[in-house]
Amino acid sequence: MHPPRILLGVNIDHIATLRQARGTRYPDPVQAALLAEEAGADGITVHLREDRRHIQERDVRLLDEVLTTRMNLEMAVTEEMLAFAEKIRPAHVCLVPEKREELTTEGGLDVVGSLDAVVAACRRLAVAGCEVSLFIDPEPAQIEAAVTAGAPVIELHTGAYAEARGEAAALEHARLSAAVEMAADLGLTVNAGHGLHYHNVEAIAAIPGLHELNIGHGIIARALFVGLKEAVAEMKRLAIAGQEAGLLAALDEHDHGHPHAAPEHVDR
Ligand SMILES: CC(=O)[C@@H](O)[C@H](O)COP(=O)(O)O
Ligand SMILES: NCC(=O)COP(=O)(O)O
Repeated sequence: MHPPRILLGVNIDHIATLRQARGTRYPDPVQAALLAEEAGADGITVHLREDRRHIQERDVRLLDEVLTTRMNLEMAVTEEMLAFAEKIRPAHVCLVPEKREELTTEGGLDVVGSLDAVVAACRRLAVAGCEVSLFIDPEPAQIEAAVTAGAPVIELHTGAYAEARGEAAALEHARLSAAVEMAADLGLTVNAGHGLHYHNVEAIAAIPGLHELNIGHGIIARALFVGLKEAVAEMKRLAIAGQEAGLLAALDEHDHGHPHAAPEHVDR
C-alpha cells in the first residue's frame, strides 16, 4: 500500500525578518502565506520568538483568520507563549527550545530534562484543541520522553544533518532514519525540519515514515530569484520525488535483498 504523500509546511519567518530589518509594513508574511498555499503548501509554519525578531503576534492573529490550510505555531515553553496559544488555538503547536542570543534554533527541546513543564504544556494545549508536536533531536531518550509527555507528534531537528559533510552527513542521515523508525513504531507522527534546502531535501524525504517536512530559510532564499510560488512548488516536487525514491529503495530491499539507490546527500 502506498503511504500518504509527504506534506510540505512552509515556514515564512524570514519574510518577516526582512520586514523587521527596516520596520516597514512590507514584505508581508500573510501575503507570503497565501501565495505559498496557492503554490501547494500543505500548511504554514511560523515561529513566534520571545524576542519577536521576525514574526509578531499580529501576524499570527491575521494568519489565523485567513489561512485555508492550517497553522503550525512554533513557540517556547513559557507561560506567555502558552497563554497566547490558548487564545489563538492554532491547529498545531510545535514546542521548541529558544535562546535569546542564538542565530537560529541550535538543538532540539530537552524533553528528558524538562519533562514536568513539557507534560503540563502538552496538556494545556490539548485542552485548547491544538495538536502538539515536540521539536527534538533524533535521540532515543528524547523520543521516549515525547511519548511519556503525551505529545502525538514530534519534529526531528535536521540541522546537524544539514550542516554535516561527507561521512558525517551519512551518519546523521542514519541517525535520523533510525529515529523515524523508532518514533513511528511507538505510534508518533513524525515530521522533520531545519536547514533543509533544494540539495538535501530528497535524501530526507526518502526516509520511510515521515509525515511532513517544515522548510523556511531555503525556500525564502530561493524565492528571491524565482518567486515564492515557484520556490514552494519546486520544493514540493523534490520532497515528493524523494519520498517516491525512498519507497522504491525499500521495495527493492524487500524483494531482492539489496536496496535501489536512494537519493543521497549532496554536499554544497
Ligand atoms: C524551530 C525552527 O527550526 C525554525 O522555526 C527556525 O528556528 C526559524 O528560523 P530562526 O531560527 O531564524 O528563527
Ligand atoms: N521547524 C523547522 C522550520 O520550520 C524551518 O526551518 P528552516 O528551514 O528555516 O531552517
